[in-house]
Amino acid sequence: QIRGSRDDHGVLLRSVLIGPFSCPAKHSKCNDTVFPYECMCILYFFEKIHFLLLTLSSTIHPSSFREMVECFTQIAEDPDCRVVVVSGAGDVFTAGIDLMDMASEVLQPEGDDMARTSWNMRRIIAKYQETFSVIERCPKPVVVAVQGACVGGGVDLITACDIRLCTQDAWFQVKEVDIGLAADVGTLQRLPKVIGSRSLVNELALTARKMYADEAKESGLVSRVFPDKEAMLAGALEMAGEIAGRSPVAVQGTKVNLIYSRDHSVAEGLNYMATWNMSMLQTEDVMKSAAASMEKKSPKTITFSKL
Ligand SMILES: CCC/C=C/C=C/C(=O)SCCNC(=O)CCNC(=O)[C@H](O)C(C)(C)COP(=O)(O)OP(=O)(O)OC[C@H]1O[C@@H](n2cnc3c(N)ncnc32)[C@H](O)[C@@H]1OP(=O)(O)O
Repeated sequence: QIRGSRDDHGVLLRSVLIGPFSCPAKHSKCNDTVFPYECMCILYFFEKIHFLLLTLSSTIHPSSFREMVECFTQIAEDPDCRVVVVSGAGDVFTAGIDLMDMASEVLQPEGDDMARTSWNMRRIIAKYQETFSVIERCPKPVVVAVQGACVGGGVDLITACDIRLCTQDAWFQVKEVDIGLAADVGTLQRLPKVIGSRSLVNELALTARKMYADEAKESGLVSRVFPDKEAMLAGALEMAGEIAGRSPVAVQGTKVNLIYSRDHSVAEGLNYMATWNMSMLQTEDVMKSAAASMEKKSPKTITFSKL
């Protein structure tokens, strides 16, 4: 159980971990015994479509950092999972790093002298960076659904996801300058690739001002805004179903190549794509999908082999 829930809905802000995470969202099919994480629960949908709903606690703990890596490493290798939806458990998506934990783990690296202390600090930061890089490296698309506040580490998290949705009451804050540090686990590297305006990125990161849902949509941070959390989750799960119903060879190849292209020149991207598809085009999924298209059937009617 987790102590410190703020209200009946299980909003978890000042949290103390004393055991496995009991999902505050209370999904009817919750199966948190499969992955006994402390900071997230997992709900599998095993029907025609294969995707996974991850529900996170509302602050980011040292265990969240470790568990995200474990969880996404498993997801990447799990042929039953084709898409992931990440959501928050309470009224806020996340309040960012747990400031109580931060004081102990992050700000007090061990070491006999400055070199060793710095070395250890670097390792801690690199470990924390891995938490969100592992989402980006996972070949399965990740849809993230944000309600209420998305603060600090939350922005690091969502910029590593592939599709961002939010509710009308959502707001986003690159909060790190307010707590005396330059954001160091992904926001400064990924947000400029997500939002077209460099000036807006600079403004958000340097002033820590809140950006609300309408501006997030206008700037390209999110692609859709929903009236409330319920509608957003329904939209996210429907979208996950659309993706999961398509060829996993096509879907995962698309994610991997989109990310590669983002970080390389057009010529390099095309070269990588040709090498990728010289093997991936040799899949039965192409013939199956093309035949369904000729017959005006949805790709969702096809049974694709696991990948
Ligand atoms: C190498 C390190 C890499 C990682 C870096 C990450 C950096 C960051 O994430 S920076 C951002 C840190 N987070 C914050 O500064 C959060 C600030 N909190 C808020 O803005 C608000 O609490 C929030 C908008 C999330 C919710 O507001 P609301 O009015 O609904 O609730 P509050 O009354 O403010 O809070 C309720 C209790 O929760 C405690 N709390 C809030 N945030 C945190 C947090 N991040 N860590 C620990 N505790 C938190 C807050 O103090 C209240 O506690 P209590 O007074 O005991 O009720």
